[in-house]
Amino acid sequence: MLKVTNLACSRGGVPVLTGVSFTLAPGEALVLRGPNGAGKTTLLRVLAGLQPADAGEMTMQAGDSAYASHADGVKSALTVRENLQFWASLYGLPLPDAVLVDFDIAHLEHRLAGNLSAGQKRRLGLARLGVIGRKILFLDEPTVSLDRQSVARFGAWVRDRHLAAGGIAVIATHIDLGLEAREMDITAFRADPSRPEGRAAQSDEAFL
Ligand SMILES: Nc1ncnc2c1ncn2[C@@H]1O[C@H](COP(=O)(O)OP(=O)(O)OP(=O)(O)O)[C@@H](O)[C@H]1O
Repeated sequence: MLKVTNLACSRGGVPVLTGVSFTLAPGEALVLRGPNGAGKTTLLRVLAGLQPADAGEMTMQAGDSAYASHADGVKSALTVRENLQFWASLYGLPLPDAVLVDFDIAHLEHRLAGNLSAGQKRRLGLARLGVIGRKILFLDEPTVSLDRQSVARFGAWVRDRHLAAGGIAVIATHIDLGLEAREMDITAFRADPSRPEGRAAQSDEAFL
């Protein structure tokens, strides 16, 4: 369960969002929508605990979440398999071979990560999510650099592996991941209604 109540957050000292509330049960995903600068990354950073909220409450099981940003976070000097093995060891978990298949990197497993294409690197970065076994995922534009087939494959992983196993995901994205997810337009929660991105709200009206 992830419960967010009346959350307010700032970036660089400037209030960005206010009154953000939503609840996600196991197996549910929320897609954050909004134009550039609306505050999607800021909200994800607060949810992931990378910066404090200005106000409001969050309830989730401690230590059960993971945040993936635009950065791939792969280690260039290690092979694809060694990268995943590194993450598995860090979390004290076995490396499931299915992850290599799910993210279509099995044929690349012995390649140096530093020599991968941008999209291949991104698939490797995302594959970490399948290794670390965290129940709540905060994902910021996870499909950057991915081709259409890889986007569909990632959407299928979120749906069939993560959510189907009782996971939760909050995803900022401008594209369709093919998920049956709730969507929330965060312009409804702008802290400064005079900004062109939107106005402030305190209700569920942002859910599409
Ligand atoms: N380090 C920073 N210092 C000050 N302001 C920042 C900083 N990073 C972002 N901002 C501002 O905070 C606001 C929210 O930015 P944020 O990155 O959360 O938007 P976003 O919805 O994720 O945008 P995008 O779709 O472009 O990724 C914007 O007005 C942005 O210019």
